[in-house]
Parts: sequence; structure tokens; C-alpha cells
Amino acid sequence: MSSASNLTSKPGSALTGTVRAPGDKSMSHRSMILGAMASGVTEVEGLLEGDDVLATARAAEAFGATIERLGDGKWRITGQGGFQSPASVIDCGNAGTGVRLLMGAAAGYPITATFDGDASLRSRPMGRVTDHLGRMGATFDWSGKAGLLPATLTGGSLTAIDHVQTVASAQVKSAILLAGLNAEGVTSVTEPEKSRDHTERMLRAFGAVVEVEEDGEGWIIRLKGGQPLTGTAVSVPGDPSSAAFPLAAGLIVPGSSVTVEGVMLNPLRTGLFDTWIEMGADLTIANRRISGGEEIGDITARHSALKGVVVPEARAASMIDEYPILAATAAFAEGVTVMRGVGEMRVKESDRIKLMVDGLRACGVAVEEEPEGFLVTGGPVPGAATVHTAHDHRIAMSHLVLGLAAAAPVTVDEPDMIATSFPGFVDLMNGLGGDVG
Ligand SMILES: O=C(O)C1=C[C@@H](OP(=O)(O)O)[C@@H](O)[C@H](O)C1
Ligand SMILES: C=C(OP(=O)(O)O)C(=O)O
Repeated sequence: MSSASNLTSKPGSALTGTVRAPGDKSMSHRSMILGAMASGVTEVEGLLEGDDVLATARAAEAFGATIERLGDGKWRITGQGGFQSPASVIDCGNAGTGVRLLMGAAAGYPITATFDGDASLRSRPMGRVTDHLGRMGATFDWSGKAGLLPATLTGGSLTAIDHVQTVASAQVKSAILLAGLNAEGVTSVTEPEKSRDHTERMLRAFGAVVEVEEDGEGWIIRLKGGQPLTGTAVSVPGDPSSAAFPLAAGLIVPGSSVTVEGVMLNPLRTGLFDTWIEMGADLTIANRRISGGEEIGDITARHSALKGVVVPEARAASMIDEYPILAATAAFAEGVTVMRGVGEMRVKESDRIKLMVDGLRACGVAVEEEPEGFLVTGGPVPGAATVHTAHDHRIAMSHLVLGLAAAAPVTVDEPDMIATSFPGFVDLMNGLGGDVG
């Protein structure tokens, strides 16, 4: 039985068919923020209309942009070439990307803004961004504990910094680069391990010069302050992090064959697909093409006999949001899947290592927890559990997919959070033949 407070997936039927993944969440946030910072009109197609991005759209409006919804996924942003002080608190909801990038963007302007979010966002570390924005000259007032929302930012008169990343975080890099756009001097971010580069790519599309120097496994990104942005057209491809869920069902439910069209294939986002292929997945990518400055393709996943693997730690940044669904598929693999070097999972919407360990154990899967990782041993998956999701969309979707291939149904609590990144998830899965309700 479905209800507002839970959602259940039942095993039994194969999933077949072709679907489109919702628009990429990272690019959708960035299109709203850059569109609001720019002068003139930005037209976006394929925008993810998930709760996180809608919160960023409201924030962009509060900072002075005009935001219009023209149709499904089609939005127009008319920017004023800068931010003004908002009249009320900027509520970023559940979105780490939204709040961290907005803080970076706002820091460059002589304005004051208070940022807040839901209980999950209030528990996530903001110091990783605000410490560096503070070094550039922004100030933060914390109404509660320092480093945790809510926080009031006063920006303007920034000076460029050279920042060397200690964790591979695109949110930290992006916040610093967006602030650097309105700072005196050249801002640089050195990444010993590359993180997703959507901000750099989109800044260029809006007319900024962003220099990238390869440096061993990583790179150094440099941006001169004082560059204006000009509105442009943005086409948002399908989100690989969302495509992962129907594809995972295709791999683990017997008799299935699922195709997801138009999935972004930026190599800084496709670590999960590489890992599945190493596990023996029948995963094929067809029709590779360029759209909106990114390579995209149509991915087909067929039911496969998977084998456990050791996921290279260096791959973590390219699949950090995908470990929960990887763990769900690893539960059906022969042998052990080792996921280490993923301590960042503990500071996402929930402590995702703990939530996956608890959820998989409740479903009868053998799991070992480590401080910075976890190990899943595959085998028959009994299911027959109610899993606590701590309001985390990816924890919910991962266990619902697992339930489609388990021996007995799996229920998750608080399914409304799925709309954070994947509104329409239930209908999409059921349209393929799944039983989620
Ligand atoms: O920049 C982005 O759009 C994102 C970066 C990642 O976070 P970190 O930068 O904290 O690794 C990822 O987990 C998040 O879902 C989206
Ligand atoms: C971690 C995520 O998002 P954010 O950091 O934007 O809340 C996610 O979508 O899995």
C-alpha cells in the first residue's frame, strides 16, 4: 500500500523499455545561478524541475533576476548583471549545491543575504566554503553554531585567492570561482583530483575566460576577476546520477532490458558506469553525440551476472552520489564489492555510509562498515524490510530499486524527498514494468 509516509517496491516483473532521465541537477543549478549573475537573457531547456533546483530558482529571483517558466523544462532567466540584497531569507531547502554555489556567487557583490535550509542542510558543513570566501573578504554571521546554517553573508570588495583543494569537491571549487569572478586579481583552484567541471564549462559559455592547466592527475583552474557574464542558451542533458536508478534495475531484475536516452557522459561523472562494466554488467552506450557542450549517449542495461570488485579510490569524485545505488547492485553480485575512500558520503544529505549499511542489513545483505567506506557481500537478498531514509532521496531510490529484485518487498519512509532530484521516479519505474507504490 502506498501512503504519504512510505513507498514500497515489489519484486516479480522484468523492466523493459526506453526512458529519458531528468535533466542534470548540477547543470540546472548552475544555469539558474549564472543566468542571474549575467546581463541579459538566458534560455534553458531540459532544466531539472526538482525541489533543489526550484529552490535555487526562487533564490535567483530573490537576488534580482526575473525567472519565467516557459514550458516543461524550458525556463527564461533575465539577469541584472549582478545580485541585489534579497528582501527575505534565502531558503535553499535540501540543496548543498544550491546553497554553496549561491554563497560563492553572492559573496562577490556588496550585499547582505541570510541563507538557510532544511534540517539536513542545517547539519551539513558550510565552513569548507565560507572559510575560503572569508579569506577573500566576505564575512559570515552564524546565528547558531559557526559553520552551520543559518548564516548571514556580507559580500563585496573581494580579493582573489589561490586555493588548493583538500577534498575533491566541485561545490567548494565552484563557490570560490564564482566569488573570484568579482574579486580583484586572479583566483586559482588547484585540484589534486579532478572534480566535475560544469562550472568552468558553463562560465565559458557565458563569455568568461577560464584557464585550465593539467597538473599530474589533477589540474589548476585560473579565473581573472572583473569579467562580465552575458546571458546565453543552455541545453541541460540527462543526469547520469538519476539514470543510474532505472539502469540499476535493468541490471539486477531478471529478464530486464532498460534504455535511458540522452545521458550526459562527461568523464568526471561516469565512474559508476565504468565500475558496473568491470563488474561484468551488460551495459552498452550507443548514439554518442554532443549536446549543449557535453557528450551524451543512450545507455542500455540488461540483466547481468555481476561480480564484486574493488572500486578504485581515485574514482570516488566521479561517482560520489552513485555509491548508494552501486551498493544496492553489489548486493546481487557474486563476491565482495569494496568501496573505500568515500568519507565524503558521510556529509551528504545523510550519513550515506551508515544509512546504506543499516538499510542493506535490514534487507538481509552482508555489509561491513569502515570509517571511510563499506564492503558489500552479494548473495540472495531477502528484502522484507522497512528502511529509514533520513530524508535522503538517493537512499530512498537505492532501496526501492533493490526491492524490485529482492525475494520480498522493500518499503522506504519519507518518499517525498525523491522529488529533490528525480520527480517522476515512481511513474518512470512503473512505466518500465516495475511495481513501486
Ligand atoms: O557541484 C555539484 O553540482 C555537486 C558536487 C558534489 O558535491 P561535493 O562538491 O560536495 O563533492 C555532489 O555530491 C553533488 O550532488 C553535486
Ligand atoms: C549530494 C547531493 O546533492 P547536494 O550536495 O546538492 O545536496 C546529491 O544529490 O546526492
